[in-house]
Amino acid sequence: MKGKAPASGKLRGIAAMARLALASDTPRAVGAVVMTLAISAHPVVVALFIRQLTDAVVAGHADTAMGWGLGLAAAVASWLALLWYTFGLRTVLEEKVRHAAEAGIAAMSMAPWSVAHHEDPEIAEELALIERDVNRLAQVVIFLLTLLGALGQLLFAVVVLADVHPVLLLLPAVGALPVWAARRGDRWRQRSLELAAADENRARELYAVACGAEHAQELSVLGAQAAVRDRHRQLAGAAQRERETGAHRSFRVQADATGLFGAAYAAAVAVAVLAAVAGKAGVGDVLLTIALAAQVTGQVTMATDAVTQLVRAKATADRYLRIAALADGDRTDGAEPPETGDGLALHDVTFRYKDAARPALDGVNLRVEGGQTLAVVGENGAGKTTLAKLMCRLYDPDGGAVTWNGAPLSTLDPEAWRSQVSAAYQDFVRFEVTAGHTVGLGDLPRIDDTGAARTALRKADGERLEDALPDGLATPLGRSHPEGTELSTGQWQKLAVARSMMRETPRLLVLDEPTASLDAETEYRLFQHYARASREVTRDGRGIVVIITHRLGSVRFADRIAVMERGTVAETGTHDELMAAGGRYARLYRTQAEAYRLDEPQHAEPEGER
Ligand SMILES: Nc1ncnc2c1ncn2[C@@H]1O[C@H](COP(=O)(O)OP(=O)(O)OP(=O)(O)O)[C@@H](O)[C@H]1O
Repeated sequence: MKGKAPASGKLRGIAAMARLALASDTPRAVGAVVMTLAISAHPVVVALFIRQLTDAVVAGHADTAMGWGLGLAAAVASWLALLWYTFGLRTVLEEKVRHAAEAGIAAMSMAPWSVAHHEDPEIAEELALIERDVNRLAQVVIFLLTLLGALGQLLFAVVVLADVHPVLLLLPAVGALPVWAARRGDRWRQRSLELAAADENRARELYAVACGAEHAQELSVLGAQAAVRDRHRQLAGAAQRERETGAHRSFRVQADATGLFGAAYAAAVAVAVLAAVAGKAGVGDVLLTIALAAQVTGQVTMATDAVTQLVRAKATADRYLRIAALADGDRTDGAEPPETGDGLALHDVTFRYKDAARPALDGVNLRVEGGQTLAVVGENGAGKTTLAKLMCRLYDPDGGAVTWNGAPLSTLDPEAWRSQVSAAYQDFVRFEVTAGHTVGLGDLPRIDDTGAARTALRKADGERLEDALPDGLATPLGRSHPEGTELSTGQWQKLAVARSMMRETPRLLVLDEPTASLDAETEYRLFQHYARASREVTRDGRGIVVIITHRLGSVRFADRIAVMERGTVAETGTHDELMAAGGRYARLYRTQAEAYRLDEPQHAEPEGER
């Protein structure tokens, strides 16, 4: 992800959620819309039945009245059933949208071809917020359906009322008054609470001082009780008056607005009665007006509540769209990695982490031919891991290029490139699945291949680990499983290394400080395995192995050694060349030799290994 995308259009986020609902379950989404509209017609249908029933009773048509009565009962019964069906439908739909949104967020989070977005505070915050508010995304669909239902009810009611008398069309406008007043009143009340908060807090503190036994002695010596009491009374009174003012204003505006709606309601009924008296409407119309007009303000409330909720959810929906746009922006259809060429090369590569004071890599030039093993050594913070991450294309360089057989990594199909890379990083992940799957994840198509996992474990010097697990490779690992077995850091690291050994012939195998948590004996054996693994990967003259380590004695077998210093490559060569040059490598090697006795046989290159 390259940076923050522009804010989306007004309703694009909401529309995207509606599309997500349609895509995640089209029949249910369409069904929910149809049923919501059917339910919204219900109050009008009931009112119409009541009108017909009343008119039939007034006209003395008992049979017709009976028919309308039965129709009314059927309408109510079907409405109740429909309500439950719709409720069930909405619940399932909401659940599906939540899953689709979660899957979308996870995919967006992983989609970019670099991991830089996780280190961009703005994008990381967007991702964190959207993960937290994912429920709100699913609720957008429910709010939309609620709004549709409320507007449908309102529309049906107004059309029928207008048929009684056109002036009744004004009723929704008056019905909106109590809704407006409730919101306005709420704002005033909130405002008064905020204004009163400072006085109230101070009054509370003084109350604690006045009542606290620990203060009593000092207050009486100072003779300050009366002053504290008066000040408390003053502040509490001021806060109380502020709250009262807000509450009064709030109640008054709501009472006025509700009174106005009451008057409008009475006027609407009077209009219907007058029309009936004038013979332009029936008694049924009067009852219909009484039933429908009273509901108008409730429908307006429902609609405005749904709009309020949608406005709140809009921020999350917009965020979802922004992240999706960023992930899409990074998607590239690249070429397949070339099979032959000059291997892996860095051309004047510069890279700086976001907001870092200095570049982690500064003009790095390096080339490793197919079939070679490169060891990268250097002090902490020299840029070794960063170099490895750029080789795997977890980041793109800010300047220069990383090429594979002549093609810049940025032009390759990222998935095709990643499928040819295996890596074990310092900051390895503890995948809490079964031990077999933890290893098998290194080559997804063979995740269930226990034989392959066992071979990979052997390459990582981990055969004994399998025996130590209660169910061998089938043992669930970690605390997230009720029956999970917890491992030591070193054991987890062995599994991570084994994971990197799952692919049999990766084009690039990166082993970054893979022994940090291992004991000395295991480390020694592991490096022997690395020597073997290196030969397997590089045997056909195409694969490349990059080993990053602080243990210089362990990588003497490497074809090339690069010594990094403050983001640059200070020296390169074979062990012998670098020792002969007597530079930084030679000094480091000698220092370590003294500390670790590197030249002793057990740390030398394994017999007959090369
Ligand atoms: N994610 C990051 N965000 C910002 N700066 C980083 C990040 N990772 C590394 N750096 C900085 O980049 C520089 C190079 O770090 P890098 O991890 O590549 O060094 P290293 O040689 O692998 O060190 P070590 O031997 O300690 O693992 C350091 O100054 C480090 O502080």
